[in-house]
Amino acid sequence: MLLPRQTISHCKINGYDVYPETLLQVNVWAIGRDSRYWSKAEEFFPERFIDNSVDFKGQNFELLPFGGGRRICPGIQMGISTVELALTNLLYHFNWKLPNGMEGGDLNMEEAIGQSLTTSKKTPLMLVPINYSHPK
Ligand code: HEM
Repeated sequence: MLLPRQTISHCKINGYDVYPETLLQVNVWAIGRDSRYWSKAEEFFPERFIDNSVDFKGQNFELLPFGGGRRICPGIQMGISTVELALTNLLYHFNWKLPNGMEGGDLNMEEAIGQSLTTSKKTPLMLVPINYSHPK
């Protein structure tokens, strides 16, 4: 969910009358899994973003990880930098493999059900790091 919004005037959404000062919850989780906008909507399929012009900075409403409009996340740059820095360090210093002969297709990508600010995996991801020494 995004931060709640309150309407300032009367509007119609999908045929429903929404009156002024109504509190609205925008379910971005559901928008991000809407098969009208996403193929294989329920699948973990990050390749969908290759050569895709859909941006995540609030201009394309089918993908709103940081929200949008006046209440868009003010920490967006810090959030992106933090995630990219951690991920690039992990990929730069290690090769990674799955434990016990597992293949990528064996991973359970289901989400845990429950009230939480963030979505977490039902089955935690376990990986084996292999030290990678860059040639001097
Ligand atoms: C990957 C990291 C992050 C994600 C995915 C994220 C996501 C979000 C989302 C979805 C919202 C609601 C926006 C809306 O309703 O339109 C939000 C709001 C907010 N975020 Fe973030 N955020 C992240 C990192 C950060 C960081 C690093 C900070 C601060 C250092 C931050 C501070 C805030 C604040 C203060 C709000 C409330 C803004 C308001 O009340 O108008 N966020 N964030």
